[in-house]
Amino acid sequence: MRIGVIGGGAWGTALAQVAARGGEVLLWAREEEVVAAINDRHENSMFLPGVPLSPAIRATGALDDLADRDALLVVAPAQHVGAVLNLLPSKDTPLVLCAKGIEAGSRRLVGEVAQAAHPGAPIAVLSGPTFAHEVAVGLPTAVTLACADSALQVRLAERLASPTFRPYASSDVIGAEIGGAVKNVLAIACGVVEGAGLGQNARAALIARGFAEMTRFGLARGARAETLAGLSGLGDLVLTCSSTSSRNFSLGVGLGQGRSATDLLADRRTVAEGAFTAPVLAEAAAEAGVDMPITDAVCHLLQGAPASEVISSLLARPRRDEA
Ligand SMILES: NC(=O)c1ccc[n+]([C@@H]2O[C@H](COP(=O)([O-])OP(=O)(O)OC[C@H]3O[C@@H](n4cnc5c(N)ncnc54)[C@H](O)[C@@H]3O)[C@@H](O)[C@H]2O)c1
Ligand SMILES: O=P(O)(O)OC[C@H](O)CO
Repeated sequence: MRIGVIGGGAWGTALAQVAARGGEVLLWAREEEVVAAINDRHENSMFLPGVPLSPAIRATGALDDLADRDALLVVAPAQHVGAVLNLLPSKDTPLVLCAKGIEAGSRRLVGEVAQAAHPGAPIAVLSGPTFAHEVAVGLPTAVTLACADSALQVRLAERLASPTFRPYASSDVIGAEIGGAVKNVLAIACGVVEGAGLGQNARAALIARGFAEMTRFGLARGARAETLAGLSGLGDLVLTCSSTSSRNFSLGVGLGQGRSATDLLADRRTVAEGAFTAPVLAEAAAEAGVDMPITDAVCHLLQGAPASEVISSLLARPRRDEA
């Protein structure tokens, strides 16, 4: 299986490294400097500095070069997936979606965006607790690889698996997507807890109540509960709510310390998907009649409300049943 990767950020590069264990890989990057650095020095100094890359990875700046690929890992940020897929010449190549987010405006999951751009292409979702720098250096990692076509799921898993990269099979594409999109918003909230110095109890409470939010929203959108409780849901939620290696968590830390979202997001080269997903997730939840108070709180913080005020109103909500 000839693998192509769309997106030369940290995660696209790490996934190219994973795929290069099983054969040559072609990676499309938007930035000329990234293409040159990968081809000349086997390093992505812009987005994944300090990690020596496999010589089996070639980079290109031309999407047309991906025409001969048997499968494409789509790793552009969620807000740009539609635009990039619309520029791809081949429209029926299997797409493995690796971005985590919901498209602003349309409120579509990345899978729905991909299906609209390439109606004939089989779709899979790869998601889970996966910091790119750990995956790229070969630290043990497990992911959900979801696809409605079980034969394609097996082929993709065989091509990508290695002793340190372990895909688990699922047919719940929507569930795998929702876990990854929602956990980014909750990771911002957990960062706020850290930044405001609210303590470990509060963080554990936020993870548990955040998971309840993720589950309510996921079930309303047709996800399966066991997928949300798996690697792509709870697994990734725990990872990103525990470490400043998470861009979303770090953004939350800054908000909790009283800095403004505008300042924190200005001039950022890397993506904190939760900042884009939060408002559209809140809209989608309201439309579906799903209560998501932590998501709403993150939206208020991103709009500039003071952290102390937002935290107080979250804690002052009427008590309710846990279930
Ligand atoms: N970094 C990780 O550890 C990690 C792990 C799992 C999933 N993800 C997800 O992967 C996706 C990509 O994140 P990343 O960490 O690789 O990115 P990154 O933050 O390392 O780099 C930013 C990326 O955005 C791209 N970009 C910026 N503007 C663009 C535009 N207009 N059109 C197309 N692309 C544009 C850049 O070319 C670059 O590839 C996100 O959805 C993220 O949530 C990241
Ligand atoms: O750095 P973050 O917050 O985008 O998280 C990266 C991955 O999604 C972790 O699984």
